[in-house]
Amino acid sequence: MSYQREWEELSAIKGELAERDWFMGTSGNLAIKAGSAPGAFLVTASGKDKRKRTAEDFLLVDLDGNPLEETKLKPSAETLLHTHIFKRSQAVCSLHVHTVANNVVSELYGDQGQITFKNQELIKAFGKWGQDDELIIPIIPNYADIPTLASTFSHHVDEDAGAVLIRNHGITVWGRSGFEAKKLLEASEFLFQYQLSLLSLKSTVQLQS
Ligand SMILES: CSCCC(=O)C(=O)COP(=O)(O)O
Ligand SMILES: [Zn+2]
Repeated sequence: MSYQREWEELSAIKGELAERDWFMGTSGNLAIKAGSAPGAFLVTASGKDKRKRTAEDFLLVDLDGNPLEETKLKPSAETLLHTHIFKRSQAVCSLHVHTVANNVVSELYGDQGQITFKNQELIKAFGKWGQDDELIIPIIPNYADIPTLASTFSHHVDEDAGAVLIRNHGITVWGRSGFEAKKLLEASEFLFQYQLSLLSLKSTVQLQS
């Protein structure tokens, strides 16, 4: 079973996200469908420092998250979220990172269960090109029980590309290619940083008036 191309593609994405320092404290996990092995995908090994590039960064698992090859590595503790994405959509790649911006936004808007962006150019990354289009990113509770977290998450996987915030935890995005998944992740993080900067500067202006 050859998945060298997918391995290299996911490794390149992982390296770019590592350059942004988006894998703090071993957080984050990435997955990509292994085209040559139908129903299988590569997922980051659990608990590793994702800023490092090694021969043990990923392992091949089936659509239930079970390793398909002899290994001492454990698949990501959050592999179930990736399995739901690949079972419920035509997505090829899914990315999960914890950033300060996505965590703060998820807490600020967590009670509303979503954050909505409008009149912000970067929502076009999600295909929202209309004058009045809105980007809505759901926010779900961070259940410690992974099957419960994954089941709650799966209710929001109804398109081949998308994003879901997990409150005080991180974001998971997915797309029809590694390129699209990374584009959506970068756009989401831009929008979160934009929103936090806007709120901060607005409160500063109010204090000064
Ligand atoms: C210290 S991060 C806690 C686990 C987590 O949320 C994560 O994203 C990384 O877990 P993994 O098993 O994929 O390393
Ligand atoms: Zn996580």
